[in-house]
Amino acid sequence: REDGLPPGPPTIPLLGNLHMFPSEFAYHKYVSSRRCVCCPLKLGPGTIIVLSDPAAVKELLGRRGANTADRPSMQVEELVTGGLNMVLAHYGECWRTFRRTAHAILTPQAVAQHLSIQRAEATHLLHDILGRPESFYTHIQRFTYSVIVSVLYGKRAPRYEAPETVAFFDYECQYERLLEPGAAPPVDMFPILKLVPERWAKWKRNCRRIRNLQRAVYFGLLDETVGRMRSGSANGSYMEEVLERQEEFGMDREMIGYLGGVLVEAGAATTYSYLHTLVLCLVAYPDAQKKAHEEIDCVVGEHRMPTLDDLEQMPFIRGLILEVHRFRPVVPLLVPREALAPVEYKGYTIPKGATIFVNAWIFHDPALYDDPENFVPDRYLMNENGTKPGIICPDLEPDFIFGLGRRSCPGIHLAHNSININVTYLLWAFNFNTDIDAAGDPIKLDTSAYSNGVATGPRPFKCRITPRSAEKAEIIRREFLEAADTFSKFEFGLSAEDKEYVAKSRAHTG
Ligand code: HEM
Repeated sequence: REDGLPPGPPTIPLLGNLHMFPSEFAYHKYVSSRRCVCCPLKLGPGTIIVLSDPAAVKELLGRRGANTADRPSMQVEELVTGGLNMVLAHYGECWRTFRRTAHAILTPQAVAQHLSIQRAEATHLLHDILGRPESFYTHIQRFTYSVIVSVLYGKRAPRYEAPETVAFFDYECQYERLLEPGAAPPVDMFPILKLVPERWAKWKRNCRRIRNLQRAVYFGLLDETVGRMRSGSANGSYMEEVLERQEEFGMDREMIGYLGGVLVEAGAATTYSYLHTLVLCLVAYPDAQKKAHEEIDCVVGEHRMPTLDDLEQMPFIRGLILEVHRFRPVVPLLVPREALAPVEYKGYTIPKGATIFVNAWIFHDPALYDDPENFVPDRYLMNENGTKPGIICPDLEPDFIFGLGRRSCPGIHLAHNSININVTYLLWAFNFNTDIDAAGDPIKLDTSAYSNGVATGPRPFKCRITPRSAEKAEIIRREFLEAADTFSKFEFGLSAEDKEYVAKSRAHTG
């Protein structure tokens, strides 16, 4: 271990602490190291720092962010995207170009223009759940994908089963698995492993396969947009603007394809994982659901759907939104950083090249939160950060889970809007209950059954979702028909099956 680091766990030759680093859910383990400011580990020849102290995170990623804005090299990622994934790209000119260009659609002002799409798609989600509640899991996925492809490519996804939507979720699922710890040998720690020829390295063949699937989706969407522009039917989508101004932005076709595709991935997967967790918590914690229902009934009532302004008067539901983030953060170790230069902090020196993880599982630290393993939205009514009485932790802001500094999440405003709209719509519309098995017994949910990637979400689960009243069901049908006006701009180039599906769902509802 390098000089200047605080003491860490004892190492063994060659492997360092690799033998003791959990291959699953590493964030659970390091929550207890909060008081250690930064916990250093040796993984092979590399140094890993796990930050579990909010003040250290704010200082090192925020104020001193210029030296912690890189991402570690990931061979798997390199083989799949050629280094063109903005989320994982090294801190350099290419990343800057991506970030600058993405900024244009993700500012609070730009995001306000996408609200009508988000509302219409959230209404579609309610309608989908009304029709086939047992498929809520994929309905939610369709929602997040459709919002982001509408914004970026001006083309929506009216049903999950459409071949291009299925193609997206199919490769995305395989790609996530490929990035899970243990899916490939530790090539980044032991670079000699990179030399193993592809015919003996299954992981390399997987990278190539997923690269091809991913490129088919990314460039399929892009080519369709180009075709639409050429035929004079541009509809003002963001990618059209990027294509028109590509010289000014400094982007070539390859970069444009990856910019759009990566934004679709980053935007869809995180938001649907959050919404899946929301449903899981509502089912698993009926008392919290009951309080939320009482509040929304009081503010919104029976005869109209909620608006974003209603949230101002719903402190419990605002707390519930934060509690979902705290209880099961979507990106529990954020996205790893790499130190670009030695960084001094409180007498220690984090060496250049060290990988830095931020442990968002500090939201489960019993020193900070009462009863952290339970879902308790009320904690935010007593204190805006939800911490226990007497604990003031100004560095632990609720948006902590979106990262900090130069690499913080640029999609935060879009995400907040999707989350706020859906939480209020879903609570207003439905009751969420445990499902019953063949013997008539309630199926108990496991609130810890989560996937194990950079971003995590609940594994598919069953529950029973029913409309809260016949009047609400009727309002949903009516609003769904009215949303057709908003959708019409984005319903181009649909396959014959999609067109038929859209026509049927509207005729049936009407
Ligand atoms: C619940 C929703 C979301 C959560 C919890 C989330 C969380 C995060 C986190 C933790 C990071 C890494 C931050 C860091 O290193 O400091 C990140 C990066 C990123 N997110 Fe999000 N995100 C969400 C939604 C979105 C959406 C909707 C989009 C796009 C439309 C998006 C696009 C990105 C991109 C492009 C990056 C990489 C930024 C960079 O490296 O420069 N995210 N996100």
